[in-house]
Amino acid sequence: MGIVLGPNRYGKAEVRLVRVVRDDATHHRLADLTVSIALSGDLAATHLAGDNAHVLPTDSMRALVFAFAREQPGEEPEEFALRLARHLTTAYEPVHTAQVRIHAHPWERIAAAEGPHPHAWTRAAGSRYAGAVRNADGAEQVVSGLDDVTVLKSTGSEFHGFLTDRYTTLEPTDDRVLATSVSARWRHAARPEESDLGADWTGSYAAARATLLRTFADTRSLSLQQTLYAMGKAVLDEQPRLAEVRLELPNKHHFLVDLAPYGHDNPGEVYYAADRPYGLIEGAVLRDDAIPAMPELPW
Ligand SMILES: O=c1[nH]c(=O)c2[nH]c(=O)[nH]c2[nH]1
Repeated sequence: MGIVLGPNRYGKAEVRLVRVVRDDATHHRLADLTVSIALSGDLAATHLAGDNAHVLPTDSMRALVFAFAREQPGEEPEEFALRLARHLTTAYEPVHTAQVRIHAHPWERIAAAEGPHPHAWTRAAGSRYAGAVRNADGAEQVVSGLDDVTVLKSTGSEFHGFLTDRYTTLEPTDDRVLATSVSARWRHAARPEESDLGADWTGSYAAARATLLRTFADTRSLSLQQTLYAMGKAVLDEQPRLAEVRLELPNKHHFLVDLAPYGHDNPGEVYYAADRPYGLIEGAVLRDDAIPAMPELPW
């Protein structure tokens, strides 16, 4: 019986990087990224004895992110994550696994008199996600996604037939407001022969985002759980190279306010938008013949 070191990893979290791609003196493009790196490997000595010979300083990882950003302007976040992960697992012998997470924050061009402004921006809601893992044997996987895309349907949602007990006061409804803030992840390369991760990342991202939103809108919802499955399945139906979709859907409750004490009816017009608590519906939808996800894949 004794005490041993368990699983561990370390890295630089949330490197904030803004890249201005200058098409010419006035027409620019922006990439605003938050990049996180986590390494695992032969790190017992630093934990057990403070021997740092195998420890690449997290400060060097920060520098690496900025230096790599200079090399490939306009690069997609998935490519950037893969390039960092490949470098980290080939250049430093003690590193066995590298995980890279990137959140890309959208900026939209301000509407100017002559059209979209060439170099003035407003920060938009939601963010795009890209994550990559690579190990020293060369195995690698990529996950893409989006966060905090808030959607609402003002009809087309029901919730009834649920389990009841003596604590149940929720009224069944056949017409409610359904709102959620979508966080989604999709894993690339469903089969081993598709492991050439040279995809059209941005095309796949735009298609998945559109499919998720369209399915939310078009599905007559009997529960947010049913909507979750429909959203994930629609993305997999449209993109055969994706293996799995994971969704997190907080139920942003809208409660009809009882206006009777004030002498008013309320035919589905005035709602209280509750902040918390909220229902949290989470689930994965996957192909039954997909290769498994690497355990270290940064979802
Ligand atoms: O779509 C829903 N799923 C639930 O599990 C649930 N629970 C609840 O109170 N409201 C809802 N709505």
